[in-house]
Amino acid sequence: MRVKICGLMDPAAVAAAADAGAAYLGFVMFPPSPRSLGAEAVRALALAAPPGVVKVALAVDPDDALVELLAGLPIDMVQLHGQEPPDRVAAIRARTGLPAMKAIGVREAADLEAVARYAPVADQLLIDAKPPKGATRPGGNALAVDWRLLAGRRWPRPWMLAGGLTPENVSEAVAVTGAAQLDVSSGVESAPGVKDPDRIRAFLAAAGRAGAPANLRGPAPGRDAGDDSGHDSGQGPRHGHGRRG
Ligand SMILES: O=C(O)c1ccccc1N[C@@H]1O[C@H](COP(=O)(O)O)[C@@H](O)[C@H]1O
Repeated sequence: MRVKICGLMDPAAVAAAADAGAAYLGFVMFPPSPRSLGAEAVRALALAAPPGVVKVALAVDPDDALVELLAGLPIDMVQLHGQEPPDRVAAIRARTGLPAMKAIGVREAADLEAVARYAPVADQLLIDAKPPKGATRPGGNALAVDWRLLAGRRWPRPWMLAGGLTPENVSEAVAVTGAAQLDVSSGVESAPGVKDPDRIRAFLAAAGRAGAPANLRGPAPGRDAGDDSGHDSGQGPRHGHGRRG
């Protein structure tokens, strides 16, 4: 099981996520979000992250100026969480030299038709809930996808389940969807933008148990389950700052 902790805003949260076994660390670059960071803050946090963890910058319909900034950051992947059409995803991927993870908002089965459109241009797909009406951001809304829509699907690219995941529901989410990669933001916070180290550890532990083969799973929660931390196709960090050669 590989987990991305997104919306990290300070070194303590980065350390908590990395120490608990996160495979990916996410930094939001979208000013309307309470989790948004500027390029220099992303640079500092990415450089503070331990080696071996994939550093992801999240942007929403980035303009060319932001794409230039992304290209100069010490990150390993870009997450595109807006309405970027496939040719724009391809252009951003080419300009930055970084793997691209394209978010696809899903409310109903027909929304999954986008998977076929983005698979040729994206290195990974991220399945998130569509935002509620009037939302100020397209993600990070603590809203879950109808997991049953994802059950039993074959995926043309590595994919990540996002949207409304928490330490409490992650086990069911994995059981229903079969996800091997998970992305969480709101569910490990005490307030928007404020990561809670205990919830980060609880999420990683629960995700690790959910992803383990049944005969290796620990005791069921509520019996004697501690909170021990469980612990790449564009998944692993590249040498240096993660550029494609
Ligand atoms: O986190 C944000 O503020 C955000 C802003 C704009 C686009 C995406 C954002 N977050 C991503 O949304 C999903 C789900 O988050 P949550 O766990 O439901 O809060 C996840 O991929 C975040 O990376």
